[in-house]
Amino acid sequence: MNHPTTLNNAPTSTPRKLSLTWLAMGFVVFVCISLIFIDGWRSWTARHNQLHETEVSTTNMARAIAQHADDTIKAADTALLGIDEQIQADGTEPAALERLHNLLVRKTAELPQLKGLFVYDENGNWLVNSLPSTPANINNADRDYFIYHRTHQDKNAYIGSPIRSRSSGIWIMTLSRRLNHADGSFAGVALATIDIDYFNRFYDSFNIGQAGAIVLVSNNGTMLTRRPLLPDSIGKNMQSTTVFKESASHASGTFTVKSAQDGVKRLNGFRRLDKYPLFVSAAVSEDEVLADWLTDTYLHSAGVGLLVIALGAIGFYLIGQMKLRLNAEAEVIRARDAMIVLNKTLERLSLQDALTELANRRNFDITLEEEFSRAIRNASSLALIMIDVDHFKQYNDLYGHAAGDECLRKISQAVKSCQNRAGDLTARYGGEELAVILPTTDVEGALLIAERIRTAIHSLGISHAGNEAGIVTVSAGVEAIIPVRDLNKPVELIEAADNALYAAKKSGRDRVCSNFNMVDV
Ligand SMILES: Nc1nc2c(ncn2[C@@H]2O[C@H](COP(=O)(O)OP(=O)(O)OP(=O)(O)O)[C@@H](O)[C@H]2O)c(=O)[nH]1
Repeated sequence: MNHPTTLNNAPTSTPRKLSLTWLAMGFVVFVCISLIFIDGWRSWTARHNQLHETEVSTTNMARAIAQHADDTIKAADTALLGIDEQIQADGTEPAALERLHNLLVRKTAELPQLKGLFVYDENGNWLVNSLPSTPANINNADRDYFIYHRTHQDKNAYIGSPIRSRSSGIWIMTLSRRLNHADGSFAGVALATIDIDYFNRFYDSFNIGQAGAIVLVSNNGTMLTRRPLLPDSIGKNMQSTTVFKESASHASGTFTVKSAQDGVKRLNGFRRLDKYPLFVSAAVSEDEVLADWLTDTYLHSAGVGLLVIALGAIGFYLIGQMKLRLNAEAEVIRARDAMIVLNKTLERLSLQDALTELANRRNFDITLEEEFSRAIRNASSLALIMIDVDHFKQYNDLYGHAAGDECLRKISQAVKSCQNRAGDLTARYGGEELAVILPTTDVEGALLIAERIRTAIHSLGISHAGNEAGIVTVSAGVEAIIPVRDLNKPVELIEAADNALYAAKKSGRDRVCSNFNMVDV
């Protein structure tokens, strides 16, 4: 039996709504965090690269400054070696000193770093120099370079502490060598004075920012010069500084340290001179180096922050809209589900008899029509049993209409319980008359079912004083047909079964009749 089509139940929407909403929220949060992370990572990398580039540049600066210092001192030292050679070859007679004076003047003019070249005898008296005129009664025996050479046998170059020139008053660096007599005894000192400003002019050519610094320091920790030059720079003891300690243990390198003096954190590149006991350091302020990076980072962070806020706001607004839409969708689905249930109920009610809960007449008519068509298509036998309660009018009269209703209900359930196949249909045909449609059943089969029904009603044993049997009984008419298209109609089957029922009634009730056969009880 086919029933009118019903709508499928839609799956509930709550999990989909939850998962979609969470997915969207997760996505928005993920995108925001990713943006922040990517920008943070970019910024950190840019900072790292900036510092690395600065390290390279301070290293290069230190190398250039060290090379400059080496070359500057080497040129002066070469002049001292020339003086020593000339004195040894020419002696210190007045004529020889005159020639030496000319040489010193020439050399001083050639080398811009030189302030002067001087030769002192073993007592510190001025023998000859590059000055236009020699100051009278000056003795340099008290200078540290003089004392050093007088007390040391070696003939190495000696770089003394920076001093103010007695002749010019400016800060100078002294480079000196010991002069010996032919017997190796101390004969005096050859001295070159180097203008410390010569170094500073070179250091000015480097871009070290406002808070950067360049220093030239002796290996014993004495500062020879500094850019920028502070009042106490020259001659300052650097032994406690990091740059001194670093250069004492490494020929070159870089380090970052916060200055104890001004609190500025600087990136330092340092290098020892190859030939002389000095080292140099070039330092730039970390704040200045990172100033552009910091501005860029602020701009980026502000941009990313605004983007994240906008993305978050728009994202959560859209999620809100999505939630509303999903809620509305869920409402529609709930309404549809309720409608489906209602429709099913209505459909069931429209096809069901209220009293007996059997299929009603409408359902019977629809089903008979369908099964009739199917039987035509399949050329199969379709059987119909019409059942009528015997003397039911009297039952009503004897026991009342309510008892009659109850009796009908019991009979209906008993008839229905005899139904074997899912395709069979038991219906209330009208009043106290029931009908059973039996698809793919011939008349013998239908007779057996009808007899089973009749027996089942007997088994109920419902008292009926107005019936011959003393209990409620039924009569049944059976008909079966293999219908032919355009030849047979469902109504023929009903009429034939009705005729058989009439025959059953007529022949004494409580029996099953067919148009071919009659079963007596
Ligand atoms: N209680 C009750 N009675 C019904 C219902 N439908 C029909 N009837 C009664 O069933 C009776 C049928 O009476 P009749 O058609 O004369 O037939 P009968 O009394 O059963 O006699 P036979 O069919 O000849 O055995 C009527 O009195 C109807 O009122 C119902 O739903 N409930």
